[in-house]
Amino acid sequence: MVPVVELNDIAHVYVTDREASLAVEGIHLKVEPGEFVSLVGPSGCGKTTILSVIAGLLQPSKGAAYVNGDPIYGPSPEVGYMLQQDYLFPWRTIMDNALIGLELTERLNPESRSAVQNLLREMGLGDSGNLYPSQLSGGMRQRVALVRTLATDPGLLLLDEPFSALDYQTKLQLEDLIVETLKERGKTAILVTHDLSEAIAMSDRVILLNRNPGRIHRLFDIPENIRRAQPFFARKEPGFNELFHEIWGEMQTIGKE
Ligand SMILES: Nc1ncnc2c1ncn2[C@@H]1O[C@H](COP(=O)(O)OP(=O)(O)OP(=O)(O)O)[C@@H](O)[C@H]1O
Repeated sequence: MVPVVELNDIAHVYVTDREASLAVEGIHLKVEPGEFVSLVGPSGCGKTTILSVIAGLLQPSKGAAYVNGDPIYGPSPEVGYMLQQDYLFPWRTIMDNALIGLELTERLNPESRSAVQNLLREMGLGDSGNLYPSQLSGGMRQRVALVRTLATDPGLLLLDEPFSALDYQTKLQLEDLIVETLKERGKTAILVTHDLSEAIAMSDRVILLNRNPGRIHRLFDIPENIRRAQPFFARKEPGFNELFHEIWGEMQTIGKE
């Protein structure tokens, strides 16, 4: 099976007027279809840099990067990107915000519009289509951002700290909703998060990066019982706390390096 993402020996140097700094180096990664993978590690270890390479927003200084077996040359409709901020347009209704990707890719038609209406309904936003973003809570807005991302039906979703601006309860609810929605549709996902418990609860695999420069420190396969549970209940599964402490312990050693 062709991996959805393949990174071969990726390195990236950011060059500014004053200096060149090596952000990541020697990154090898394969993400298989339907897999949910999280990237965790200390601030500055290169999580967003890696996502930007996969999103086609950043050309790496070294190495080869592929999505579905094709070299990445730029942003692709196969890849959806969801960020910490929802970036909804305040002057457009919820429905019109959700449709924007379809409009831009010239795929808006009665069928795709009706699919978006169904997605809004699934996300509990069926009655909100005519409202404006300012009339919605943060959690509702992030659900609209998820609908907007899914509307164009990308096979791969990149999730860059999508819950970090939300209150704890909303964040737990959205974790469950996102995992369920993506699994149902067979999507592949890469999540960047600072919340280790979230990473373990949502993922099939957690990738711990170290820094200066960012490299893959260790990969953790999440045990079956935790993977099968909804993220909220996964935290109560046998083995969850032990795994949390194991990864946490490794993170502390990285922090001291
Ligand atoms: N545009 C840029 N110009 C120069 N250096 C950059 C740029 N973007 C990132 N860096 C540097 O590259 C390294 C990796 O940054 P990156 O944002 O990918 O890390 P991160 O793990 O996502 O960080 P955080 O967890 O704080 O969001 C850091 O040292 C950062 O300062």
